[in-house]
Amino acid sequence: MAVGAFPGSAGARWLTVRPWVRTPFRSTSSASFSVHCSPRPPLSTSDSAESLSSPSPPSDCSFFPKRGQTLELVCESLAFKGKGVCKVSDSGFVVLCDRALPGERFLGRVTRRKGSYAEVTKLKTITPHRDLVKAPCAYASYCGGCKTQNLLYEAQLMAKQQQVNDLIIHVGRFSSKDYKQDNIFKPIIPCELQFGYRNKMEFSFGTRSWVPRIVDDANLNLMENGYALGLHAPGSFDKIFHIDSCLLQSEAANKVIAVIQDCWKDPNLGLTPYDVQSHKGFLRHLMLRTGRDKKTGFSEVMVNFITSSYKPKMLEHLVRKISAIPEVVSIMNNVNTSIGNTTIGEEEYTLYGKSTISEVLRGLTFCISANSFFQTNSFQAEVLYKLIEEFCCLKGDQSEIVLDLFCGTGTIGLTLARRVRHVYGYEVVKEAVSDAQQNAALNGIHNATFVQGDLNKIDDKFGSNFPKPDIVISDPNRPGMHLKLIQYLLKLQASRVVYVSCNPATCARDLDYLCHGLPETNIKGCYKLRSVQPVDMFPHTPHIECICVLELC
Ligand SMILES: C[S@@+](CC[C@H](N)C(=O)[O-])C[C@H]1O[C@@H](n2cnc3c(N)ncnc32)[C@H](O)[C@@H]1O
Repeated sequence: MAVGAFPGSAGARWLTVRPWVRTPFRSTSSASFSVHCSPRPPLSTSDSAESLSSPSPPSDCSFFPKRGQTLELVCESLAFKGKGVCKVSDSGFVVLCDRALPGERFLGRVTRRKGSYAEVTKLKTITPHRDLVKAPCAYASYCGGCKTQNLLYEAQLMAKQQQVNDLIIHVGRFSSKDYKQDNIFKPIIPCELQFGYRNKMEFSFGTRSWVPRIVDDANLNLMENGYALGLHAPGSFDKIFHIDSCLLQSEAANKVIAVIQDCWKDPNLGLTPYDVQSHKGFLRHLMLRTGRDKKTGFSEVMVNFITSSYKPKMLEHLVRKISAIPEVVSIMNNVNTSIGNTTIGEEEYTLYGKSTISEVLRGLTFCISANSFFQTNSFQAEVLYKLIEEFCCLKGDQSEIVLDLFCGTGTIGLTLARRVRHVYGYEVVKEAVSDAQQNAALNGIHNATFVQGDLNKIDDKFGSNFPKPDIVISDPNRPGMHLKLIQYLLKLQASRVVYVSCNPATCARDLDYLCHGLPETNIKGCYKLRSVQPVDMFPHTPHIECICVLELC
């Protein structure tokens, strides 16, 4: 295996802006807004996920609400980030509201005008949404993590499915008729584990405890003095709301947080939370990761304290208490002395046990260190990876070359390696590449090469140091693929592309380029979209994962 920079990257002239085509239709529900599909407007400097998923104004709309105005609205569907899409009656003007759910009638106050649409804050529910269920979590009404816990899970799935289909059709410019006939849209795969599925959670310590209070059905913020360990108040970096447990993480991780909450504020310990404004204080974040012991199958937990300095004695009492929990096999300390709020320290120390935990996926063992990227829902990652393998349609005779773009710690490529000739993985994070190599060695895989480099900065020589792949897997993060990479794929013409996406808006845009090309820049598309398979990796949250299969025309 080799690590290196991308070939031909030196001295290359990169695009300084992302020349994405700005697609005019931004809706996630064809029922909600008028649809404009052509002609396409000129190239824009950037296209955020939000702009791709945001509504265009109805062309005949003369209604524009004022900031502070109160509107009576009915939520029709869910859009980007799980925001409810509503139309102002008579005018059809589109309004987005956080935490409004389909069927809900409510009063909302306009907080933001964004030209073509407005955003409102919910003041009062007049009639509740369809498919109302009682949210099991005490923090569900204000925690930014789970926004749809009080929506029946089947309805959550339908809303996600609808968003994917609408984005593929409208942003991706695929005709719904053709694709329905070809049975392109596959039904979303539910996650059997609807709670306790997250294998990684990050909490923060803070000097200002935030307590939400319901007054007249409006969420008002009541600030309290005092230390807190928990999650950030929505939209805030310095206000933390206390939590005793999180239903999305493992039971073992909840035991850890309970033990820490029980003692960290004891004045005798002298522990202080970090203040993001004054930059004073010691405890910054707490990261909990849960893996699985390969032999026993039991949970193993890593506790990672992110502190502003290295003072292990200060943590001794907590370490003693936490290490008594049988599932805890690793206690780490990342030291971040910078004012940046990251959980990745400049230095890392092992305070107890080992420095990594393991997880088993598709029969392979993966070592996870405190800062490694790893799929956050291991249970559903198993389902996702099995589907990816099926969609690759491998011959299984070890003749094929697989290119694994945005490979992270190499998990997808490694799960395919035994059935192919060679896997080439590309990834920007150096540590992830090194983890990928270790994971290959750990599993006795010798036909995988992982290369570190920035896929947003490739040049014409990219691809010259590996054979032409038969199958390309692309699993970018939320912004999707850079146009340079799309141009490379269109030139490469691999017979099959499996596009794994955590953002259906940018995925739809990239599929549009790969299938229909970019006439404005004379780039021709050469792929046919064969299937779109949404997979629910994150119940109760707005996040949507989907796998799209493209075949060379
Ligand atoms: C959604 S994750 C997928 C990781 C992996 N395929 C998996 O299933 O675990 C996206 C990965 O792309 C990497 N990445 C983001 N931007 C990149 C870039 N410009 N060039 C190369 N890799 C990038 C991230 O570090 C991350 O590991």
